[in-house]
Amino acid sequence: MKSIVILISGRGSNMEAIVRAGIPGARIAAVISNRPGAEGLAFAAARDIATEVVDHTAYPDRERFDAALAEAIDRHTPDLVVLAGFMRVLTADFVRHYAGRLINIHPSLLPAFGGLHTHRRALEAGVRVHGATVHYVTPELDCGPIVVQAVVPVLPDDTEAELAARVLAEEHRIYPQAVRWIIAGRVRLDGARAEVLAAPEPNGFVNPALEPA
Ligand SMILES: Nc1nc2c(c(=O)[nH]1)N[C@@H](CN(C=O)c1ccc(C(=O)N[C@@H](CCC(=O)O)C(=O)O)cc1)CN2
Ligand SMILES: NCC(=O)N[C@@H]1O[C@H](COP(=O)([O-])[O-])[C@@H](O)[C@H]1O
Repeated sequence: MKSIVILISGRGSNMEAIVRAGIPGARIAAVISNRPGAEGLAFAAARDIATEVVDHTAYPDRERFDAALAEAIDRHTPDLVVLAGFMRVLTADFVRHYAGRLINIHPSLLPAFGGLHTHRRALEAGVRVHGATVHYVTPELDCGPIVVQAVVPVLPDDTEAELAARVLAEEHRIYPQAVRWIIAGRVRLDGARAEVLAAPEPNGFVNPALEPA
């Protein structure tokens, strides 16, 4: 049984989607937040998932926060660390420690709109499509190998909240799917690219891009 640790900073709706979906062959060993008030902690605790807070404001710098965070994570010997609405930029040392087993979901079609406030920036830019990206985490922000993306239309009168909700619904669909593919060993990292391998059916080839969620 593989072990997954999920990091959150707030409501944790992506963590909730992963927990509710279930990941065959894995257990959610812990949900850890950098913010004591993260609402997602209550959801996890109610499902008897171990929860912990490593409060970034309690540390003098990023390096010591990241070291404490890694210590908390490693107590659960994770096969995969999942950033789910986790809002801290991680140090290179931390990222290297989890190389190949640290993923994130970003609310844009990377490489477009890396960083924060993606929906507002998409509206300001007048893009006609927007979406979400699941990617491996690298020291450089929001630049890691892409596992899967989802596209949504930007409608003429969209507010930031309406667009965010449309993207979030797709996040809740693709993140559990991406975690399942990774835990099933169907994602191969090849330099700057991630390839989702077909899981052959008894009677032939399955194209993961077409596979239903
Ligand atoms: N080294 C990396 N760290 C993180 C990555 C990454 O790809 N490489 N992904 C991010 C997630 N993320 C966007 O998807 C993101 C999160 C946070 C920030 C940011 O500027 N955070 C501020 C604090 C903001 C706050 O507390 O509200 C900060 O850390 O100073 C940018 C992008 C996770 N980390
Ligand atoms: N840069 C990271 C980032 O912006 N993550 C975004 O935070 C929102 C809340 O997630 P949550 O409901 O899972 O907490 C989600 O849209 C997620 O993509």
